[in-house]
Amino acid sequence: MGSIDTPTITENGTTQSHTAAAAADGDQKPLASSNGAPAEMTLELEATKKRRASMLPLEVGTRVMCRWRDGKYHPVKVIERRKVHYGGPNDYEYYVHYTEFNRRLDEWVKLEQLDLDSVETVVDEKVEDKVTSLKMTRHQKRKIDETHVEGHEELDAASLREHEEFTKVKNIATIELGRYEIETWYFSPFPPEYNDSLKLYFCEFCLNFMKRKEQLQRHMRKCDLKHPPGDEIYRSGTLSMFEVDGKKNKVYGQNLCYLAKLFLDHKTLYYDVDLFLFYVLCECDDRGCHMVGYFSKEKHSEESYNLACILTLPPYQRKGYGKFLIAFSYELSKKEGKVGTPERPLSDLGLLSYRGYWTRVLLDILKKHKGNISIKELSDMTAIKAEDILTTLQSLELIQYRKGQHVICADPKVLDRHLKAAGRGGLEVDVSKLIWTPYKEQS
Ligand SMILES: CC(=O)SCCNC(=O)CCNC(=O)[C@H](O)C(C)(C)COP(=O)(O)OP(=O)(O)OC[C@H]1O[C@@H](n2cnc3c(N)ncnc32)[C@H](O)[C@@H]1OP(=O)(O)O
Repeated sequence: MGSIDTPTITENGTTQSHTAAAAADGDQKPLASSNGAPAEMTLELEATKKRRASMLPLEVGTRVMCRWRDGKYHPVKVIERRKVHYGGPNDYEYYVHYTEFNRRLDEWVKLEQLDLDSVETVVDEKVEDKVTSLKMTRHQKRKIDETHVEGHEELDAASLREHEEFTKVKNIATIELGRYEIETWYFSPFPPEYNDSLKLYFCEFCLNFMKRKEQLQRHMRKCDLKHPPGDEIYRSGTLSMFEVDGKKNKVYGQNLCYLAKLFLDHKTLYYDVDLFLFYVLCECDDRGCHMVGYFSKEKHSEESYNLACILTLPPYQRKGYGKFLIAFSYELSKKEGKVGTPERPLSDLGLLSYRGYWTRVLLDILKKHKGNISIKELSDMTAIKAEDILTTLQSLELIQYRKGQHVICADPKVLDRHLKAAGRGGLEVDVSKLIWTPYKEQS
């Protein structure tokens, strides 16, 4: 399967990020800024130079082509600009959104990366696009703490613009967590006092975050946690899963949400962590249990959500942990005797992971099963909600409408082809190692 680009992770703090500055080292297009015209410059060149200079600084909203880390030019929209320290009056850096790519690849670029000949003069602001992309379910909206409202559903264009204004530029560029330095993907609403820090230092165990490395070092000498707080409910080899009750471990839950939001775009930060359980997956060694990823789950969900947010930390992605977390969420649903579904909206990577999981689980059953099987039976066996089964099988064109009813058509060859395309199964959840009872409100 192809790869969706994601920002860079480095180990041991050595920065190898593909930043705009690094990419700018390569060959460059002729630019507007120069150190004076050579005598032999033709009139035509002179005119081009003047025309380009007259565009500067570029306005926010400008559409232009920008050289990306692959060395090729891609269309971008200028989201923000800032003056270059000690530069001339028109020397700016630009925060751009690559319109073909996900927002996680938005970045600051230097003027040298922009092809000024491609500047589009008409700037169109499609507010309705933004409204769609920021939509949340009504239920999500209800759950938001009123003091930190992020509901976009009924926002008018002006308020929406204000929201975008606030979240458009990543506030924290990198974080240090355990032995990794990780480039962040999105804005996260850290308390205001952290917003002037480009980098934050997280304690990998209690998830407290600090502005300076020395503060973290001091903290690490005192912090007595070596694993997430809460109960270890699963251990298999070096993998452990901890269940953390947001009500009993409020600060941990909030820290986890701040951290996770750096990698989740359309999820709202819930300050009311009391309502959630957090399932934190760790790789354990003699230094402690190092967080790999997590998912959160509402203690009570009216919409039968069995997972609210899921994250595999970037250094651990594409290793099968996402599939493990998804499978784990369904194992919990099976123990509860319920069907479940992930909370919407799903991100691009979330959708890919879920589609792959649903395809593999359902087609594995269909392959082995002899005789007829209904969607309801599939749902009972897998804890996957009937709607998700239907959409998965429909997207694979395995459902036909015959004699007034939907029939699953499972030609073994077709199943094999789809299974192959759905990729590897990932890390297995060994259910015999899961020691867990469903959440019950304590009076
Ligand atoms: C309900 C919600 O919370 S929706 C939001 C989902 N979360 C996010 O978007 C947060 C940021 N993303 C992530 O944390 C991760 O990408 C996750 C959790 C979605 C997936 O975690 P991972 O540990 O990378 O998943 P895993 O290794 O099991 O791979 C899952 C499959 O998804 C697909 N996939 C995942 N990442 C990519 C990628 N970058 N490019 C292409 N396919 C991908 C692949 O099919 C992959 O299987 P494969 O590696 O066998 O081809």
